[in-house]
Amino acid sequence: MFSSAAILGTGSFGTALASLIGSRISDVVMIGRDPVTVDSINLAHRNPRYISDIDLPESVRAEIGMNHASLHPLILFCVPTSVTRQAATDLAEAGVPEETVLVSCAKGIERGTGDRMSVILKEVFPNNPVAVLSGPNHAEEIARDLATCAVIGCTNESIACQLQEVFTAPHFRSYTSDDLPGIELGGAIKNVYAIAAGIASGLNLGDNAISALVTRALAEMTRLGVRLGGRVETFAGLSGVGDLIATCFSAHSRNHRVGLALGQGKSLEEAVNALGMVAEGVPNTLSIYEAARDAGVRTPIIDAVHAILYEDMPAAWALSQLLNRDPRPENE
Ligand SMILES: NC(=O)C1=CN([C@@H]2O[C@H](COP(=O)(O)OP(=O)(O)OC[C@H]3O[C@@H](n4cnc5c(N)ncnc54)[C@H](OP(=O)(O)O)[C@@H]3O)[C@@H](O)[C@H]2O)C=CC1
Ligand SMILES: O=C(CO)COP(=O)(O)O
Repeated sequence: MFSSAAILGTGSFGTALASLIGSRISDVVMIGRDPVTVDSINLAHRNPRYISDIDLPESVRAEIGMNHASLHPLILFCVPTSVTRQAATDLAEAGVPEETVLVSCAKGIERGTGDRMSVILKEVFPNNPVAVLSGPNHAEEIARDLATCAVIGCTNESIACQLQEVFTAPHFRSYTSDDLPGIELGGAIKNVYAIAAGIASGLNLGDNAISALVTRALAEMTRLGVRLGGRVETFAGLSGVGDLIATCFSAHSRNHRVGLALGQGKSLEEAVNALGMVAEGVPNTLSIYEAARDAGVRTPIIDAVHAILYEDMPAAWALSQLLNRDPRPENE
């Protein structure tokens, strides 16, 4: 078991994971950038901005600055995917031993490179073990000890088992896998479909329509994810269909909430501003659309969300066009 851990990010997921692992690890430091948040975590054991009504374990404290993270044997990345590369670079400058285990908990791929977060971490820390955590894991529920499962991706079996011990609690069961591409791509791509499902809800398209959309989204996610390097069975697992269901049907999902607001006629800017938290599907619609084009994969649902968010296409029109394409067999 790890003697201590650092969590980069004092947002929703960092707070939920601090609460989870803080009961198993006696020293957990959250690295933030807001002095008020850091003081509150240290003095009141509460995060005033994210999931503010839960008490964090006594083992959890907070600091500002990567130098406070660099010497812990386990470091979790819980910042948005758009800043993961910068956070990793800052951390590397602080000096990290080669045996430190780095775990990406963020869901998305980088715009421009199409890199998954574990690829970025390996680029910056070529000699360190790198793992990923994903699944149907709404922060608000984990922090309240509501039951769920997750999958840990790691190619080193012994480290995967150590991480499985860390991410185990009476309400939290974790599995292991060595398919990092499949795990990360499922978690990234589902964000776009959660926006689509939210839009369909906002437009009152009905339960049949949303179920059909999510089912076809799974087919599309699997087609794209396999082309980008994931294994087909991973998309049928916790980080694929599991997370897809969690985000497409839950009021907790920030991506779903952005979609809902769009379906109800709000602009993207209004929807994002009202949320006040990261909705990875917004930047990831761009990065995943680009990755799909580069790979030459047919992705009508991602294309529709891209058209709504970035090409000014009316939401109702874009979704209705999904029904009016050429007929095809279901399993093509
Ligand atoms: N929330 C959830 O249920 C889950 C989230 N995730 C993933 O975790 C990642 C983080 O999401 P989440 O915690 O929910 O997001 P939040 O919006 O709740 O928090 C984001 C955190 O990142 C920090 N941050 C934002 N921008 C920067 C920056 N430029 N430099 C440094 N720090 C920054 C924020 O700091 P500040 O507060 O100071 O703005 C905050 O601590 C995402 O990839 C998400 O997909 C994965 C599973 C579940
Ligand atoms: O990934 C998540 C749950 O597993 C969180 O989804 P949102 O980012 O849409 O809130």
